[in-house]
Amino acid sequence: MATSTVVAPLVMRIVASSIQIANRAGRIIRDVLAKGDLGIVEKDGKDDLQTEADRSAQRCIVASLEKLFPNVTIIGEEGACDTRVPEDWLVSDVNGEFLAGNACPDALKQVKESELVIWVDPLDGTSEYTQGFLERVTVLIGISVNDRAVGGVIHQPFFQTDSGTQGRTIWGVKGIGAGGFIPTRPPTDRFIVTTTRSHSNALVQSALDALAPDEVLRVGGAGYKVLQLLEGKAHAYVFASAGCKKWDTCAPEAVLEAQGGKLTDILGRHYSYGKEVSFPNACGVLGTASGISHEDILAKLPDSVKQAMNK
Ligand SMILES: Nc1ncnc2c1ncn2[C@@H]1O[C@H](COP(=O)(O)O)[C@@H](O)[C@H]1OP(=O)(O)O
Ligand SMILES: [Mg+2]
Ligand SMILES: [Mg+2]
Ligand SMILES: [Mg+2]
Repeated sequence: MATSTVVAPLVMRIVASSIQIANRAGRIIRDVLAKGDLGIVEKDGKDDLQTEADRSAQRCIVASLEKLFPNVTIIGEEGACDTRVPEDWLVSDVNGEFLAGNACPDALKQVKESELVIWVDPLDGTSEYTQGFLERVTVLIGISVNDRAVGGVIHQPFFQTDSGTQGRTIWGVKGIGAGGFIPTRPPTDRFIVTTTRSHSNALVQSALDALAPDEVLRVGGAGYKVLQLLEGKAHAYVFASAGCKKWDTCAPEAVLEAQGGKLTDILGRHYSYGKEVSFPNACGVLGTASGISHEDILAKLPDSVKQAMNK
């Protein structure tokens, strides 16, 4: 394993480390819940919470990544944090299975640290976490190269595996594909849209009305909604509102697009993930599963919604 670490290109090493780091952060998130004191703080009102798990998971992730990749820009949702962490929060190993099983695409072989930004959402679905919708909680580590989301991991700390343990990690790299789950196409006889549970408004609803889905899955978390697309539970993720930020969509976009889907704003434009971008995804989110026409869904969204979201 040590040999492959030395020779693997930077992007591959970051993904291989991020798989291990996200697993460790997931354990911290479970431990905070088990202890029972969530330490909830309102960052910007009741719709924007932070818990001890958000804070500790971010410290674990940022401290580990900074030590391994000191010259890479890392931007975490919870802002500047104390990276003097307990020794057992510092993750230094890599996922050998990922490195051994996947070759770096040519387009990513020469990527330099200065071209890269890592976007960290230590706990996506904080509202779900505090209310007990635990399966919807994810840890998101997204990698952008020259502004574009190219790779990432989505870790689900509370996923129940067949062997009875908790947690799974899904990864994706553009040019390789995605792993850690069984890719599934959504049904062909009905149209299912997934959207926010806790951040809805009139514009979100008018976008949904225009698409006239057979079913709407209102579930929290950007990571979890993209999992619905990856696993064939929904055809599209539609959120015609601001509120999500770059750390919410970088990893999900990369994983979804690595598997053949697409994630853009509500006008069909990719977000930029360079180090200078503003954090809010002001123009909403439209994600489509592999095999579903993004353009067809875009065409069905009303001009009034697109104009309102065109900031
Ligand atoms: N108004 C908002 N304020 C803060 N975060 C938001 C807001 N809307 C969405 N988010 C973030 O985007 C994720 C997906 O949104 P939704 O569940 O509404 O679809 C949320 O879990 C939350 O991430 P986080 O939990 O990491 O703060
Ligand atoms: Mg948050
Ligand atoms: Mg989030
Ligand atoms: Mg978060």
